[in-house]
Amino acid sequence: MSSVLSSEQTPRPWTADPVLTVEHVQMRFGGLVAVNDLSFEVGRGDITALIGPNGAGKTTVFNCITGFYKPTQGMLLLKHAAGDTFLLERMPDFRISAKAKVARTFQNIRLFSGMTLLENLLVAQHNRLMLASGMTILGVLGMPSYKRAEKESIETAKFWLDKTGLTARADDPAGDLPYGAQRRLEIARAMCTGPELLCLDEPAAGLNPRESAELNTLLLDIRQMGKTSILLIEHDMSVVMEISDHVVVLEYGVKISDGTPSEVRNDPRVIAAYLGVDDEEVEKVEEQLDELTEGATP
Ligand SMILES: Nc1ncnc2c1ncn2[C@@H]1O[C@H](COP(=O)(O)OP(=O)(O)OP(=O)(O)O)[C@@H](O)[C@H]1O
Repeated sequence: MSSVLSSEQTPRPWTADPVLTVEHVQMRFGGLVAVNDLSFEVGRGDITALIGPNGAGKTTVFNCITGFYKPTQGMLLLKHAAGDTFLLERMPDFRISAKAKVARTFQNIRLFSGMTLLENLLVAQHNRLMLASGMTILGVLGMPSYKRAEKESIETAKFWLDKTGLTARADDPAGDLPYGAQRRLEIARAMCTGPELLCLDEPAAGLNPRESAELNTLLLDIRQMGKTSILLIEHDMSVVMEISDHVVVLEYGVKISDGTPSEVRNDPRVIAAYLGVDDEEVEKVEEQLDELTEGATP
């Protein structure tokens, strides 16, 4: 399954224990069907990439998963490792992040640019702190559970600052960071909420090759920790092909391919979609691919 697994390891299919099951999801905006009858699984612990040409419906899928949109039809089932299940299409967005533990980042960076890096990571843990306070000012002032939660929040923030290589900048305003570091901080902020599923919308957009490589290392690190599954939208194929276990391809709101990176890379439908050729030409692309493959055979 995985491009990052060695050939001796037996890959576990993403259908074996999915963290997210998307079933027959449709999202309509008036007369426009942005996503149509979409079904796929996100394997637990995997990095799953959702790719496709501009306007294919990728962000709409993310918005349905995170509760920003309610799908017109279909089911989005999230299952925690501990067994709790959540029907995301029935939940308001704040419960999807707080209870179902789905975190996301956006195409455009949304940090608190005037706050320090540490403050950004502490604000992300506000829910945990408020719960520990019993939602009262007295709790904030005196309850031992609040003090404990506050200490844990700082430890978590320090852990993610370290993982993202940002410890030295902890007290600087987030807006002063270079672009690639801001992207990593956004991921650190999402990770501070302890997500079961992390949805990343074009995390490599605007990154230079070095920053892109740092991002790959960070995402593989998160994968290695084994607690958070990642679903990412990405146009940068070097990121997608290098780190994904599983790739789902959309075109005009419809799934056209679903498989390992190498399966998807060689799928004529995907090539056609990216090259912008018509459906009739898919066969031609397929033939050309066959010829190429035969030519390459020793
Ligand atoms: N709120 C909305 N109202 C009306 N149409 C919308 C809305 N959101 C998205 N769409 C339309 O749905 C289609 C899919 O858009 P979406 O942003 O999901 O695509 P995408 O694959 O994420 O594209 P990109 O790679 O350019 O970000 C587009 O035709 C878009 O114009």
